[in-house]
Amino acid sequence: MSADSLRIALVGNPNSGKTALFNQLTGGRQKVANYAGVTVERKEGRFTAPSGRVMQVLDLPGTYSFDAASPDEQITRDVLEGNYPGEAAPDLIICVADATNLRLHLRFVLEVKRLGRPVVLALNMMDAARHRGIVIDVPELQHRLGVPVVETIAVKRGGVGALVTRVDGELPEASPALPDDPASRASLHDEVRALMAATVTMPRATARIDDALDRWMLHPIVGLLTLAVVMFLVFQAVYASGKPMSDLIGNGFAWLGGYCATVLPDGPIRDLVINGLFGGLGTVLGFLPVILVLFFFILMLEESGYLPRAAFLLDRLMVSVGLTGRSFIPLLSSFACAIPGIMGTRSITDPRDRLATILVAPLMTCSARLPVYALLIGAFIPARRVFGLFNLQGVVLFALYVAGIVGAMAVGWVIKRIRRDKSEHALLMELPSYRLPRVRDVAIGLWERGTVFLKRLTGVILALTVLMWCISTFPKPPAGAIGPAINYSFAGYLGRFLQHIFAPLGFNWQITLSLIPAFAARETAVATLATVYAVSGDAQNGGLAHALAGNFPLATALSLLVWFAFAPQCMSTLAVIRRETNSWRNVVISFSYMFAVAYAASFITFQVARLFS
Ligand SMILES: Nc1nc2c(ncn2[C@@H]2O[C@H](COP(=O)(O)OP(=O)(O)OP(=O)(O)O)[C@@H](O)[C@H]2O)c(=O)[nH]1
Ligand SMILES: [Mg+2]
Repeated sequence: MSADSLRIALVGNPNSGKTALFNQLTGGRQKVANYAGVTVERKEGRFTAPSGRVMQVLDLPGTYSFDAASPDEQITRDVLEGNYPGEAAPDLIICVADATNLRLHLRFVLEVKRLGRPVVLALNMMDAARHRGIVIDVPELQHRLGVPVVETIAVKRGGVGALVTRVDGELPEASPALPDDPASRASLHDEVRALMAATVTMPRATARIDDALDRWMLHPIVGLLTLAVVMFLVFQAVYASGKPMSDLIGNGFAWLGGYCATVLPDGPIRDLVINGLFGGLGTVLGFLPVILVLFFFILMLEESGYLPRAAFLLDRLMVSVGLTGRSFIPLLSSFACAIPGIMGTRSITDPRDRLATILVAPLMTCSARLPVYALLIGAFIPARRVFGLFNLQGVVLFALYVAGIVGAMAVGWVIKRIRRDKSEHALLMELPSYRLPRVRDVAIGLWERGTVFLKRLTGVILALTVLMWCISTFPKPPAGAIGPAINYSFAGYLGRFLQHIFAPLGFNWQITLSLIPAFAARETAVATLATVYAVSGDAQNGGLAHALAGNFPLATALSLLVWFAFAPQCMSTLAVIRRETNSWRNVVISFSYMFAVAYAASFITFQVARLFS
């Protein structure tokens, strides 16, 4: 340790507020959410203490205990003991415990203490504890533990002042390291009991509201019905509020494109700006509000503490299809993007459960698919009312999400048959208290989704869109050619060549072409269709949706929607599967089963829809 810098590691049970504390200390913006298992990777930040010392803070994944060893729990232990390659042991460990749930959290505090390193205990969520009438005798706790104890409120400005002061002071003395054997572990339970009895007074009616709500929310029938209704309403709301904003942006870009058309000189640059940038990128950008509205609702559910209840409700169902309740959170993250979802499976202890979850995670509808869905639904599904109440477009969108979920369950079931596994693991999960979502957390979450989207838009999507424009524009048609110029371009040939594979699904060559860049980034399918139809002069009046509706039948649109629900997901996802499972075999399995499922499902959809139209 050098005199002017200190390495601090934050540890604690999941959902104790480590990341919130980390953000408060370092001014960071890491994701916090009201359920366990949010942080799965190492995050580092720093701040300067009043004394001028620089504090390097490491936020670690939540850990229930050191004796169960899921991959991330092992990492945490290695980091704390200085056994993690390339990572020096921290000078100080801040153990974060949820003051409203000490019975659970103190056990881990004791485990950390036995590592024999300097520890400070942060009693977090003191606001909630006080609110519930829980009284903690801090001096007594500190005395009995032999570890400095500081109260914190990680979500309040200035709520960590006392902790900073303590950390900035003298380094606490380490307790003697104790051997980690089963006998000593068994005694932990009694130690916790004794500590609780001596230092914590619980009010008689703890969490009466929680209990009352949970009686309904966790009810096997009422609970599931509530869950279904909540999700259905979310999709209605996404359509009702996201769509008008999207249209506004879309019209804005159409206007800008039109304006540029009048001022730019004729030539390929003008073409690229109008067809590639405004037509392609502008169309994708228009879907940002839809994405943000959806995530607004997901974040509200996350923050309220409702989601772990949903995991709990679905546990039996998940186990019966070969997954576990623990798969729920990774699968839920996959609605944003399969990549964090797959990384989130590190919190699943059983390696086979983990692999099954990794294989089905890409079937969850990631946000990159939302522009494709929204475009096709907007073009082909009438904005009719169903039962005079619900918007048909919202119903179809909901159905697509459900299709992904049902697909995942079916695949999970098949995996379970293949591995002939009869083992069942009880789900041990902590249910956080219900609370009103905090504006700041929701805002950070939305900001994060928005920036991810914009970064993709100005990075990979932009590059692919320009590339697609180039191959749609060159080579130029020979003199005296008839028909649209794009038919003579490289894209025209490529699309028509590949179309042989996809013709049975009802895809024309333009759609087939758009599937290629979509493999790198889903949204680019929209940009490509916009570019291709703009280059061929079809999308000039009435916009892309109009051009699509004029160029292929409803059966094709439905088949394409189904394709996107199941098709092998993007390259980055496959790369993450390779990294997380360390096996190319899983990549091949994942790609081929999704291709087969998507092909079959689209084929059936197209053929059936054709019969009815
Ligand atoms: N009322 C209150 N809520 C808090 C406090 N600290 C954190 N929270 C909330 O508790 C929830 C969990 O916080 P996180 O920081 O994500 O917890 P974590 O320990 O990093 O969780 P994992 O990464 O899953 O291990 C979030 O909803 C926070 O807003 C606090 O001091 N008071
Ligand atoms: Mg965290």
